[in-house]
Amino acid sequence: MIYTMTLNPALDYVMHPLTLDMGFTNRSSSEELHCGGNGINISTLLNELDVPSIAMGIAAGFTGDYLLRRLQEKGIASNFVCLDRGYTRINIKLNGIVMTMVNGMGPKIPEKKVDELLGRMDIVGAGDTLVLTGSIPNSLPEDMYSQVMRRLGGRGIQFVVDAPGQLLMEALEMHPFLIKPNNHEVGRIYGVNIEEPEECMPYAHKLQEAGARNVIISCGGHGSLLLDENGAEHIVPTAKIKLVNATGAGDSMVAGFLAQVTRGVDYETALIFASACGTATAASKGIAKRATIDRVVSALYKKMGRAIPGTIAQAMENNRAREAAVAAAEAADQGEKN
Ligand SMILES: O=P(O)(O)OC[C@@]1(O)O[C@H](CO)[C@@H](O)[C@@H]1O
Repeated sequence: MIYTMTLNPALDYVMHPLTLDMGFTNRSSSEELHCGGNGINISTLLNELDVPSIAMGIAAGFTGDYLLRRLQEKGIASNFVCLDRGYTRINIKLNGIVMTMVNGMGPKIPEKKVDELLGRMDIVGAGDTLVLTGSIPNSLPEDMYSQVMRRLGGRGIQFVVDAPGQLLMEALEMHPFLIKPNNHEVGRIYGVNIEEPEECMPYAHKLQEAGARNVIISCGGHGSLLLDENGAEHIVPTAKIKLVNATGAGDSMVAGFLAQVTRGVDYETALIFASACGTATAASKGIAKRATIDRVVSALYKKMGRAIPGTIAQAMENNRAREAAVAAAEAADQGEKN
């Protein structure tokens, strides 16, 4: 089972402002509300790919209630500790000419609730994957991820860590199965300015030497790289799309990679699929739907001049057939109503 942990989930309120003039009232042309927080985004995409996961974390107040209800409605299993005070944050994403984000701080989390969550995490066991990702609310210790990993270490759990700076570096000594920083985060860690996957590869080696087993570094529109645990280097370009909203694109990459690796697919194919998932989310309102992912997978393989591998092509075919059956059933239903 894949478990995702979101200590500071959010409702992502995406606005499309027509202007962004500081000190004035600006108007938005449309708005959307999505369940967010990195782990929740990963569970959402896994669910879209029919890969079961359990989303764990801490929720609070009316926004937390809404978030948990939406997860349930989508069929995403969850196991959240609920706080008696405060509310799950609402993160503002201003999707104008330049994307601007204002992320909330999140509720204050009392120690007994942290202990309750740690206790619940004991369900994670041998053969499971635990994804630790996203910011840590101020009221939690900075080494929270390492604490969790030390507590659960030695049980045969695969850890995935997607966290910035010190949080990531501290986690490396526990030899996470996968880390996925982006080029900017890696640049900040090593004090360099790196854009292209080729420029990032030496730093992937450093991160692997420091303890990570598989290292993915995403480089936005420049593509992404994987230095796998066998020492093989893989670089994948990005399919061209019209950018809609990049929120959750990195999380979608993690989900896509895990979905394929869980099914026993080789690392290079998993990276290509991961890249397609990230790009598909960047081309979507919210986390990508399967049909968009499939379109991007086709475009990416075409760009790379390669044939889509059999297992992925078969899954795409099954999905097309399923969607056609749903559309036919809906049309028949509509016909009966008329
Ligand atoms: O404030 P954090 O925890 O660093 O980031 C939270 C967040 O920006 O990340 C997700 C996208 O990765 C969004 O769903 C969410 O709003």
